[in-house]
Amino acid sequence: MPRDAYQEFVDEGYEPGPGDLVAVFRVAPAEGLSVRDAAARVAAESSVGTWTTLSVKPSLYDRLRARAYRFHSLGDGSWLVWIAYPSELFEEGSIPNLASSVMGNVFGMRAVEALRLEEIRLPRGYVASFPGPGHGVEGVRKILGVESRPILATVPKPKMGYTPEEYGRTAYEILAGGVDLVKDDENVAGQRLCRFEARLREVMKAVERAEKETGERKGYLANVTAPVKEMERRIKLVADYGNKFIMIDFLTAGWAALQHARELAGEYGLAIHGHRAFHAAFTRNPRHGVSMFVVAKLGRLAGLDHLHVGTPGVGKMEARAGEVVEYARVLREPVYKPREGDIIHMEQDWAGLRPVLPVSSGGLHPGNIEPVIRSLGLDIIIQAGGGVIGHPDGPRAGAAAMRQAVEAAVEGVPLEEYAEKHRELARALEKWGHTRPV
Ligand SMILES: O=C(COP(=O)(O)O)[C@H](O)[C@H](O)COP(=O)(O)O
Ligand SMILES: [Mg+2]
Repeated sequence: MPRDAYQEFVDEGYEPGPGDLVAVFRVAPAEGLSVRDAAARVAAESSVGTWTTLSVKPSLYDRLRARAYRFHSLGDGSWLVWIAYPSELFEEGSIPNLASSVMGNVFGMRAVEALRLEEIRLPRGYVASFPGPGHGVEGVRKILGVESRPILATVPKPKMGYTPEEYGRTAYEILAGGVDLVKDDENVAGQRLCRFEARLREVMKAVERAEKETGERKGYLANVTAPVKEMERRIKLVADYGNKFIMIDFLTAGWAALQHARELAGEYGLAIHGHRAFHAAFTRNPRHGVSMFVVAKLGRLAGLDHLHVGTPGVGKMEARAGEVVEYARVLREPVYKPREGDIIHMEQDWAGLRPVLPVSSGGLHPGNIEPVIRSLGLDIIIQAGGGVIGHPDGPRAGAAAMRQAVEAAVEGVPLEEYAEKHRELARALEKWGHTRPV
C-alpha cells in the first residue's frame, strides 16, 4: 500500500471551525502501523479517500477531505484521535448518511486492530437540519399532566404469554395502581397469539377506565416496530385509537425507519419512545464499536421524545454510572458542556432542538430507584417491569409501591419511614430490600 495515498488526511496543525463535524475515535492501530498511519486511513475511508492514489481529482476533493488533527495516547496501545469533517460531506437531515460515513466501513478496516467512535460534535447548522423531538420533556409532561416528578412506566412481564385480553387486564391494574404508562416489551410486536390491533384495543380500554377512575392521564407505549409499511399502519392505528405515544426499537428497525416514524408522529401528534435493544452489540466493548453517547446524540437529532439510557449504579443491565449521567445531560441540555477534565466529550449546541426524556430501566424496583433519581434528576422516565408485576400482592400493589417510592424520593423522606405508612411500599421492600444511595 503506498503511504502517500493517505498523508494528506493527517494535518496536526489543523484547527476545526464551527462548520466542521468533529469525531473522536479510539484507535488501536494494526500491528506494524503507527497511529497516524491508521488514523489517516480511517479519515480517508470515512470522507473522500480510497486505498490508493488516483489519477483523477474532482474539483471538490480538497474541500471535502477529512483531517486527523489531534492524537492522545491512552497508554495501552490505543489512542484518542480527533478527525474533522467538513459538514458538506453529509446530507442534511439524514442519519443513515451520517452513519454510513463516520460509522460505516471504518470498523472493518485492516488498518485498525480495534476502533471505537466515542463522540461526534455536530455543527449547529447541521443540527438545525433535523427535527428533533416533537414533544420533548415539557410536551410529554403536558400530555400526561405530570408536572415535576419522574414519569412511571411498566412493561407487563413475563415478556410474552398474555392474550390481548389478559394483557389489557394487567395494563389496567398497572395504571389504576398509579403508573402513568404501560409499555410493550421490545420483542412484543404483532405475533399471532397477541396481534397488534387486538392488544391496542384492550390496552386502550384499560387506559380509558383507569383515567376515569383515577382522574389522571394515562398512556400506552405501543411498540410499532415492524417492516416499514406495517409500521406505518400501526402508527396510524395508535393515533386512531386516541393514544399519544408510540414505541420503536430504533436500532433493530434502523435509523431510516425511525426518521420515517418521526415524520408520521409529527403528522399525528404522537410522542416517540426509543427502545435501544441491540445497542450493547456495539456500545459495550470499550475498545471497539460506537459509544452510547453517540447513539443518544443521534436519537435526539432524529426526534425521539424518550430514550433508554440505563440505570446508574443499580439494576440488571451493565452500565457505568458516570456515563449514564452524561447521556442524560446530552439528551436534555440546550447546550451540552463537558465536565472539567473530560477530554472526550465536546460542547454541543442543540440549535433549539427540544430535550429528550432519558428512560432508566432494567432491574428497577421500589427499593432501588432513589439513587436513580438522585443521579439523573426528576426529568426522567422510570420503567420497572419485574419490579412492579413481581410485587408479592400483584401488579396493582406493585404500581402503588413504585409511585410511593417516587413520592418518598421526591419529598426527601427516607424510604423506610415512608413505608411505615404505605403498606404496598413496605411489602415491596420486604421482597426486594432497599439499595441505599452510594
Ligand atoms: O425489559 C426491560 C426492563 O424490564 P425490567 O423492568 O423487568 O427489568 C427493558 O427492555 C430493559 O430495561 C432494556 O434495557 P435498557 O433500558 O438498558 O436499554
Ligand atoms: Mg425489555
